[in-house]
Amino acid sequence: MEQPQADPVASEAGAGDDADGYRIRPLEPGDISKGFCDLLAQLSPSAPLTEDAYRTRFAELARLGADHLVLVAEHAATGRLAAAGAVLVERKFIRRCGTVGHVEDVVVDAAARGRGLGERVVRRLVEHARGRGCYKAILNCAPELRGFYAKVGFQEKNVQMGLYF
Ligand SMILES: CC(=O)SCCNC(=O)CCNC(=O)[C@H](O)C(C)(C)COP(=O)(O)OP(=O)(O)OC[C@H]1O[C@@H](n2cnc3c(N)ncnc32)[C@H](O)[C@@H]1OP(=O)(O)O
Repeated sequence: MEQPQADPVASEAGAGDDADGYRIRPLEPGDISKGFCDLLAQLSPSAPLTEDAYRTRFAELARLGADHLVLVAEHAATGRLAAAGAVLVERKFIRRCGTVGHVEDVVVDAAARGRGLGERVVRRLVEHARGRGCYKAILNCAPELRGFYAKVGFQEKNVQMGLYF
């Protein structure tokens, strides 16, 4: 009988960890109904995504395979998502065609903060970047989050520049 194939992204991301009743796993197509938009709204207020828009973007990102990973933390008891974060693997020419992990959009639901969930998600994203051979992981954050990211080993380097359209 044919065996189900392991999802390489899920296994690299260490899906299945359920310490504290939260399971950190890759984003799934059905997560729009588990509070994913509510989480994103805590990062940047915006109109909720339609299901079509979510599924279209999900499919686009899925085509990038392990070069774009969105992790979520699902609360086992309620099935709701309590945290999310993403890492994008950039393929460079410099550094002998090296790769860099960009950590983005880390958020923990306001009701679940202060329990180590944010740190666990960021550690998983960093592990994923390391596992993809990245020589560094980088991110932009507000000055007051220096201490949070320092817990995972990030150090302040350079300045962030932005040009918004
Ligand atoms: C790259 C980006 O995405 S930047 C955007 C980051 N996201 C946001 O700002 C959205 C709103 N904020 C949040 O979602 C959350 O507050 C987060 C993600 C910043 C932190 O998530 P939490 O789950 O509450 O953090 P967690 O409990 O894992 O904290 C881990 C450690 O960092 C510390 N920490 C948490 N927040 C901060 C902070 N703002 N400053 C200093 N230390 C902090 C905690 O005290 C804890 O330390 P301890 O182990 O010594 O007790």
